[in-house]
Amino acid sequence: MTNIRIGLLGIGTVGAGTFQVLKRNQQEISRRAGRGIDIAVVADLNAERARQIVGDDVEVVSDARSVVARPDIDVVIELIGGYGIARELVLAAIESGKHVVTANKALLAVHGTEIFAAAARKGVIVAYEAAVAGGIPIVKALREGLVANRVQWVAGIINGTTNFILSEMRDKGLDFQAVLKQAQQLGYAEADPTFDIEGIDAAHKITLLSAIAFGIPVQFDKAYVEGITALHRPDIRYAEQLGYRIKLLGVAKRTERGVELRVHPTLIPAKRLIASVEGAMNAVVVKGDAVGTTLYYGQGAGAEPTASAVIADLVDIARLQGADASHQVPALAYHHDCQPAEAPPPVLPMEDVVTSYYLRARVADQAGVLATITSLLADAGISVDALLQREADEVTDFSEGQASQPQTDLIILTHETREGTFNAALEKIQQLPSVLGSIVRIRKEELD
Ligand SMILES: NC(=O)c1ccc[n+]([C@@H]2O[C@H](COP(=O)([O-])OP(=O)(O)OC[C@H]3O[C@@H](n4cnc5c(N)ncnc54)[C@H](O)[C@@H]3O)[C@@H](O)[C@H]2O)c1
Ligand SMILES: N[C@@H](CCO)C(=O)O
Ligand code: NA
Repeated sequence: MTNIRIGLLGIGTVGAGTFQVLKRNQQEISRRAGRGIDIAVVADLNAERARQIVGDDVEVVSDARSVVARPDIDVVIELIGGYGIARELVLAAIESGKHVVTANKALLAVHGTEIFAAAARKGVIVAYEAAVAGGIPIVKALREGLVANRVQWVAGIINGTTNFILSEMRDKGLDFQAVLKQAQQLGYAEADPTFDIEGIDAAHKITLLSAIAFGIPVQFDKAYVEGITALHRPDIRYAEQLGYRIKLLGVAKRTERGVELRVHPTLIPAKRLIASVEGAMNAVVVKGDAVGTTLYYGQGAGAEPTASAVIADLVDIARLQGADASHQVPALAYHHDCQPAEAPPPVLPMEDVVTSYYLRARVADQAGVLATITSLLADAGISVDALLQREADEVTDFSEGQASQPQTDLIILTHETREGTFNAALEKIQQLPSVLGSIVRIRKEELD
């Protein structure tokens, strides 16, 4: 069989990793693919740096547009990132009948409907294993290994940068900005790191997983997104004292009313395996009705772990190239021409999400405060699961005068309730004169 010819667009962190792993493991990869895989041309705005990485045997150009239309290229690997030129290049490659491999979750979470429809029309593959949880083969697991299941929920630590920040802050007491800088130097962070710390990157990934798991369209605009920038150290400590770890979690859950799609800091029981996932590592838990709970763990970011997924997609394509498109695994796991009997379930607004909560209120240390707060919760039908009272040790955002009175931290874990109901109760508690400063609220998932 002839070698498959690749156009590699963007040779930064992931592109360089892909080039190096392909070179290092060339023979083995070719034997598995059943044919040779040649990087025929590399396009990067920084052609000089690209040349240093690939040497003299590979053609280097600076104009990526010149690659996507070339008839001698079979597959385009898009590793530039972003929504702009990346979208244009991917659509142009599809239009000229080329298969595409991309690690670009932002692009697919926002423009996936358009891109996957264009690929289906042309009978080409758009493969994106590297886009979700880097080297962990979670797309393959969900689309193929778990195909028999009605998936109940998917929950994951799917942003390496934020997990790295939370781990370093907790273990070494390091400052947020210093750890973020380290994550950027290690090549984990997005070009715009607010995508990481504000939860946007994790939301891109859980959006893709929700589409694969539940057969719903890719709907990033419906995802609830909350990052880690408002997390305080005392809450990380109190959570530990209650037997929980705080992680930035992406959650996609099937309910009778619709699909929950959300990213936020979350208390997870410390006894769950996923609670021990530290540093830039990722983990995804999938619960299926037949298989039960399954866990996937590995490096979710970085040059070679991500390259591992890019090359796995390449090999899939090399094995399938020339075959009838009906042999392809559908991009989002469900065949385009097999419509469901009912319309796909809606993504629920956040106030209709049902979960449990951690709340911390800094209160005046006086009789009756706890009883007032718990009775406001009880009035709303919210039952308390656990309580903790701790001497306040870090004065935060109180008005003058409040800081001088005796105060204490009240920490309450609730049982499950509707978010809208919880918000209304929280508003009433916040207005109590004995509550000093803003109440902290963090969602909690048992993941059982
Ligand atoms: N870094 C990771 O750990 C990781 C993991 C999974 C997915 N991703 C995704 O992979 C993609 C690439 O990420 P990265 O970390 O390698 O980024 P990077 O910034 O290191 O690399 C991007 C490369 O693209 C080049 N480039 C930019 N604009 C270009 C253009 N118009 N034409 C040609 N080249 C251009 C840049 O010069 C650079 O070399 C992104 O979509 C990212 O979200 C990254
Ligand atoms: N910025 C991403 C890269 C991997 O998708 C992360 O930190 O997880
Ligand atoms: Na992956």
